[in-house]
Amino acid sequence: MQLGLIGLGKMGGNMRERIRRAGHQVIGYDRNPELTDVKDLAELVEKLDAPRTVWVMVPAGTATQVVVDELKDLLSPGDIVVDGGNSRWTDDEKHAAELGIKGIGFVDAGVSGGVWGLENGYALMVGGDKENVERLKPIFDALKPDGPYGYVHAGRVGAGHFSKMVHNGIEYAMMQAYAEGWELLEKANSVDNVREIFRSWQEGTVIRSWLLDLAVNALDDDEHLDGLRGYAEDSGEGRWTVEAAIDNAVPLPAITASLFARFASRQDDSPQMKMIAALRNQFGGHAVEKKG
Ligand SMILES: O=C(O)[C@H](O)[C@@H](O)[C@H](O)[C@H](O)COP(=O)(O)O
Repeated sequence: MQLGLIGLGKMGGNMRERIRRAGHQVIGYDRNPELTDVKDLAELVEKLDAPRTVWVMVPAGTATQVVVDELKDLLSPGDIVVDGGNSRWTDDEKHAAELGIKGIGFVDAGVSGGVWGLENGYALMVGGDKENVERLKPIFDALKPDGPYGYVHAGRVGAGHFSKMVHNGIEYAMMQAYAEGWELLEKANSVDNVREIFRSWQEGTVIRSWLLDLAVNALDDDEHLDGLRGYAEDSGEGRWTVEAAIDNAVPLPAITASLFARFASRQDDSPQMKMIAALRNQFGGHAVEKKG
């Protein structure tokens, strides 16, 4: 099968390679001249045979919107656009409607696997009409892990990204739990070697997982993570998960706490803890630490 792929960064670049290895033809476009196969989107579309399939793998939000707008003008009825980025699921309905006016199909694909996906495969959570999804099956088969799992047609447009969003919410909470356990072990000074405790958990335990394996990798690189600052960004999926929880009145204490822990990581000195210190001092005369 033939595929146009837009965005050849850490994810898209490896996906191009994995799809090619499966014997498909991929024509890639990236703003970076060293990565791209064509000079612009017009040339990409021109090189593809109709009906075309174009997979968009650029950052969620404005960057994806710009590409969808351009594709709407360049593509023809019967073509399909796949959004494989980490888009907010509500954007999918909008993009499907915008492209649908011209008879262009839309499929959303939540893609998990990170930089390891080239070798391990990418887990795919897909949303869209059955016939559009069926047409893309050879590409999904090329990308997915080799085993029986790792691919699902989750439902209508938006269902793929909704599933991926919840996956990422779980990812936040799992990482937070490992991080908290690690900090407690390091601080309490009750075990000889924290890294070896983590390593021992990799087999046989209830909490073994790929994230745990990656935690051990990180500790092998830097046993006490001395070289890192305790600072974590977020790209939106955790926030949207919490928003969806509010919309559906579903309690998500663990995922919400793990999102808020990232916000706290960006503060050098917590304003709210200043207020708590001030109030304890006001009502109880408890000591405060002064600046300087
Ligand atoms: O499943 C995956 O492969 C990851 O979840 C991937 O999608 C990405 O690394 C996250 O989007 C990072 O998300 P944050 O920046 O919000 O941590």
